[in-house]
Amino acid sequence: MDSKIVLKGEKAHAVCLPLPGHSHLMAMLKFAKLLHGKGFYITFVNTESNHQRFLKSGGPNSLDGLPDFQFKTISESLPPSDPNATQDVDAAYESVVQKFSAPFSDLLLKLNSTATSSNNPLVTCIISDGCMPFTQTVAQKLGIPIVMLFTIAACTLMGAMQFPRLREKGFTPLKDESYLTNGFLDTVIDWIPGMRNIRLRDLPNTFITTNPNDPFFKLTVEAVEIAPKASGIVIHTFDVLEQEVLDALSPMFPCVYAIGPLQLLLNHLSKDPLKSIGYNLWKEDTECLNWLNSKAPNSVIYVSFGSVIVMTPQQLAEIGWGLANSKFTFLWIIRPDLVVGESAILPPEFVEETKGRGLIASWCPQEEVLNHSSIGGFLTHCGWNSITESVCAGVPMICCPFIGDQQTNCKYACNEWGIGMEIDNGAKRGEVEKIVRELMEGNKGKKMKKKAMEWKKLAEEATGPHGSSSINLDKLVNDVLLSKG
Ligand SMILES: O=c1ccn([C@@H]2O[C@H](COP(=O)(O)OP(=O)(O)O[C@H]3O[C@H](CO)[C@@H](O)[C@H](O)[C@H]3O)[C@@H](O)[C@H]2O)c(=O)[nH]1
Repeated sequence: MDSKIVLKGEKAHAVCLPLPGHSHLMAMLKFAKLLHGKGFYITFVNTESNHQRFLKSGGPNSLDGLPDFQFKTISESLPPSDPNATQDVDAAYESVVQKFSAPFSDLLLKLNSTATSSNNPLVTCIISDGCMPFTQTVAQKLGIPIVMLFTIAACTLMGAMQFPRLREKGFTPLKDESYLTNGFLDTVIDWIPGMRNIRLRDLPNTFITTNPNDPFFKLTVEAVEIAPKASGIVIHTFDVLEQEVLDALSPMFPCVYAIGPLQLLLNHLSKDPLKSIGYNLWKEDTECLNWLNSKAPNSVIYVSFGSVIVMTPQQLAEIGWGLANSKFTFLWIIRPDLVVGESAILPPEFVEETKGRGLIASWCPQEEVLNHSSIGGFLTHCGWNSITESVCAGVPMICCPFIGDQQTNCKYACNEWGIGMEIDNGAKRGEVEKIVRELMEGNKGKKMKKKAMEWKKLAEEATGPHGSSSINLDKLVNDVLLSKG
């Protein structure tokens, strides 16, 4: 799989532009490393503040790169934000979509005009996050191929592709707030290709708004309307996981490639000269791995809500007491900014009750944690990367979705893949306790573990030398990124 595609003459040069959110950035970095493994020269474009976060977490030389892998930055012109906290992702996203077109275009022109003096090849293709439609105009101007990388599930992309139709059919904007609770969202939608038994509430929830000018709804519509004009679409998934939706998406785009799980593909690179370039904007607490070493196999539940979710103190307390009362051992990631408006402090009684069997950390090497033999289950907010990483590790989940695509991911994890059990994010401690017990020692938990191990094997097959994702990556490189037409 790491056999380099022979590039005639000069190296091909891919410029990669991720969305500034942590998980989008990490997925793009993994994808860039894969292309580098295929022999591409890479320019990876970060926002200035995320570049600084990377340097802070990895050290001043951590982004020095290699002669053929460089980092460039564009300032997002936002007020300075706390480098230890999640950036206001919505503000960063809006800023990038609205203001990056000109500086991004300038950067590409500069890369080309200084190609000889800086020793970088001319730019030959762009890899853009799928949520940044302006990059297509830039690619068109330069006359080079552009690939939109969607760091979300195919089911989410298919759901978002329906937004214009949802508007046409009057499903959005909602008439008023009562539509959030009056059963409207339970309406079953039977006309989405490749998606069965879907209720409105299972779709990516950006359309659930009463505002006819909702900026994120508009941005999503713009992104899905322009996506088919790209030279290719990459979705971070794998064929057998989402075959039906992928088959239905295929006629909507010129070329769709399911390429993932990215980490498993990277594991096949015989050497990774970019290993030192990590994937975290924040420092990881690796002590938790030593702690896990002392725990019995499958005995610990891992709890994390990703990089952007915020919750109320009540939600935090109910989850905490549910975990405590389940009597199971847990590792819980509580970011300093997880709780709205306050620091996430749990009371001394909680600390006393969970002494020796509860560890709280602010950020950890999640993929290593999920692959640790002591982890028996994952209580997750259903971010797509967390779901994918859990699939790779064969870990069954409690799915507690909050925003965006998380409800869609939850629906698929629970109903299609058989590896998740859903709980409402407003659940009380008794329900949390019950579902944790069911996951860790109940029959349903055991069945889900079996299924999770089956999906893990299929993910490994997809990323093996002859697997679908490896083949799709080679096709993308040959048919799109190196194509002259
Ligand atoms: O202590 C931790 C906690 C998390 N992670 C990593 O952080 C990422 C979290 O990503 P994800 O699970 O996708 O959640 P979010 O950060 O919330 O991602 C946002 O972006 C995703 C798409 O990329 C969407 O699917 C989510 O709904 C959206 O909230 C994963 O790679 C984790 O491995 C760590 O490394 N250490």
